Amino acid sequence: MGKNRSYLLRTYAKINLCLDVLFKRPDGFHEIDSLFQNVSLHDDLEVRFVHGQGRIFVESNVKIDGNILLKVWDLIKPSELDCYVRLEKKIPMGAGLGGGSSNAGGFLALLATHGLISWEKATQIAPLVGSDVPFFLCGGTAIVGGRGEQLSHVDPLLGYKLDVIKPDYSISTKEAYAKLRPELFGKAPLKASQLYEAFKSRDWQAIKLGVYNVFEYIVPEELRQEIEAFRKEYPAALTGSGSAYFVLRDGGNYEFVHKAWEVES
Ligand SMILES: C[C@](O)(CO)[C@H](O)COP(=O)(O)OP(=O)(O)OC[C@H]1O[C@@H](n2ccc(N)nc2=O)[C@H](O)[C@@H]1O
Ligand SMILES: Nc1ncnc2c1ncn2[C@@H]1O[C@H](COP(=O)(O)OP(=O)(O)OP(=O)(O)O)[C@@H](O)[C@H]1O
Repeated sequence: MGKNRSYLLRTYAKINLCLDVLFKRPDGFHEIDSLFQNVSLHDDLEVRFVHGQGRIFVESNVKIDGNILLKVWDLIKPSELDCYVRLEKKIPMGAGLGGGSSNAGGFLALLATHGLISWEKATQIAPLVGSDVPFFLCGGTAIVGGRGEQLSHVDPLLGYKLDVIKPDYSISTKEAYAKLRPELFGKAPLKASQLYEAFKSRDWQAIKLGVYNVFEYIVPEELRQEIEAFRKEYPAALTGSGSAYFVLRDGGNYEFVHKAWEVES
């Protein structure tokens, strides 16, 4: 890692093309079966490293208490460098789009790519920061299990466009999981691997059947009906634990992308 180096880091949002919860684990987390997909909605970070004493300074265009980047830095603590970050948030927060997880994963990948930490260390740290963070170390398209740390990266799905709609309230992921009742577990029409094959073969009927999110059973009824209305014509579902949802259709404002981050130095 060069001592005084500046980087432009772009980190992409994710959607869950399907998200099923299979059971509650002994550790209190839930076993998921999900197809993760990065999309072109993104945040931009200017990251500068200077000779220093292990401090990090983050400024952002939106107020964020307890920025996840501080959590990442605390797990690394390089004694001879200071880090300055200017964060331009465009991914709606608390929306199920993985905005914070994406910033964290991209930041870890930048640190590994530029020699401050090993990739092995980045892979060890990611799940400690958040369940979605391991996906964002590489990103693109992945079949995800476990808490979110069991990743099967697959050939990227490209050529799909979507709209992302963010109702004006956010949902706590913790509270959403706590509301899930066991009778809702394992009800997805297709497994994530089957839905992936449907996207690969552009089987629109199977895609419409398999695009699913268990959290739609516990969000406010008006939001569920809003999504159902789109689902009459397009594949549509909540992403993450919400409150954002996506509608897959030509002419959408965003598109699938094959990576979670990119860096210009
Ligand atoms: C809903 C998803 O976004 C789907 O991609 C993820 O499962 C959640 O990922 P995340 O926001 O990074 O979640 P974390 O910040 O790690 O966890 C927040 C809280 O959600 C619950 N949680 C999270 C992930 C998981 N597989 N099971 C859980 O029960 C736990 O109570 C946890 O304390
Ligand atoms: N860099 C960051 N970007 C966005 N949120 C952050 C960041 N750092 C900390 N947070 C906090 O994390 C919370 C969740 O943010 P995030 O955007 O990751 O939610 P999300 O889109 O629901 O993610 P996920 O899909 O992983 O649940 C935010 O409400 C915010 O308070």
